[in-house]
Amino acid sequence: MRVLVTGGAGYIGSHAVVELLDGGYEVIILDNLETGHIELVDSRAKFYKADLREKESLRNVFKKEKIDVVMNFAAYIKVGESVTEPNKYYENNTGGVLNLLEIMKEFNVKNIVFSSTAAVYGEVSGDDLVSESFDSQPINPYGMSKFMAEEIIKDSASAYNMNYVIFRYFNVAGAHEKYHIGQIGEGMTSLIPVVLEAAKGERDKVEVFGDTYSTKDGTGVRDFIHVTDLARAHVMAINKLKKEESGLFNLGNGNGFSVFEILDAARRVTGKEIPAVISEKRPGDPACVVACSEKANEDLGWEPEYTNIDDIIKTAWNWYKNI
Ligand SMILES: NC(=O)c1ccc[n+]([C@@H]2O[C@H](COP(=O)([O-])OP(=O)(O)OC[C@H]3O[C@@H](n4cnc5c(N)ncnc54)[C@H](O)[C@@H]3O)[C@@H](O)[C@H]2O)c1
Ligand SMILES: O=c1ccn([C@@H]2O[C@H](COP(=O)(O)OP(=O)(O)O[C@H]3O[C@H](CO)[C@@H](O)[C@H](O)[C@H]3O)[C@@H](O)[C@H]2O)c(=O)[nH]1
Repeated sequence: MRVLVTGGAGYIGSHAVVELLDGGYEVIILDNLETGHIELVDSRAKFYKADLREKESLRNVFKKEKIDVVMNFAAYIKVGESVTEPNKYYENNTGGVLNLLEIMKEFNVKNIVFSSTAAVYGEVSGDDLVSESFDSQPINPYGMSKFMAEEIIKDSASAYNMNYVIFRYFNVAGAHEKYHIGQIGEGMTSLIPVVLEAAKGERDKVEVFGDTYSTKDGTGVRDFIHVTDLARAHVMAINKLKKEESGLFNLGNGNGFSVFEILDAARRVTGKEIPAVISEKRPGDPACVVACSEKANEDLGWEPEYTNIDDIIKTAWNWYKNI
């Protein structure tokens, strides 16, 4: 089978590409390289520099390649930027998906796997594990742009007889242990990259955004899922699509780690001191977001292999200390 991976030169897309290739799939990558990196592209895959927002450039790829499944990773991903530049997010993350679906319809391509996010849930109150049946009330344009894309995909699927698998990722972390791929990017603001930058000495301290949440130690709690575990789920999704079935699934570990726990784990893994200071809460940050991923387990047979936070951080450290 031939899989078109949009955003395959990015962090998560490049990990999905190598799992697909190792699984015997033919892979065609479409990426505009805006935040992606050509050095993350596996040489076994075919590469097209093209943009989701330009229908003609999409059409060109679909004309040249016979495609069975589309995996759409291409998007903008910065929550803060989405608040100050919302239209940029709606144009790319929602409009881009609409273009893709239009072209898929034109070329009779029936299967799509879509990268969504826990950000669609918005503020999660209480300590319950978040399941797919929770209300989706995004609190920023990034989450809303993804939620709208999900709805468009579902409508297209029922109107045009297509199949979809939508994955809502929780906090993605780590890097591949076999291939030299990982997260690259200036101004990374996610907790684990920030902590490892401090371990490397590239920043003098980590700011802990609030220690008065009603969590185990007062700091924010999140569910960290290894990027390779996510990538494997995408390969499993193809089996569901082959049966002409659709579904929406959370992908997380089901264990919550606080900011202090991540700092401690990173100190253990790196052997570095990693100075930290308490600062103001970051606006819009919920206290605790942890996934219930039972549905993906029962329906797809998926379960994470990286369940130990030290192991996850170790793979990230091996990557960051060498780039
Ligand atoms: N990183 C996370 O923690 C996280 C969490 C939840 C969901 N996601 C989702 O996972 C997907 C991949 O995220 P990532 O972390 O790998 O980001 P990334 O920025 O590393 O990858 C995105 C890729 O898409 C490409 N791209 C963006 N817009 C494009 C366009 N219009 N046309 C063609 N290519 C385009 C970029 O060049 C890049 O290679 C995104 O859809 C994101 O919303 C990420
Ligand atoms: O320098 C930092 C960075 C983060 N945090 C805290 O660490 C936790 C995790 O923050 P972060 O790594 O920024 O992740 P989230 O804000 O949970 O969002 C991530 O996870 C979402 C899915 O759950 C994705 O949609 C987002 O794109 C991605 O940034 C939160 O409690 C933050 O307040 C700090 O204390 N200091």
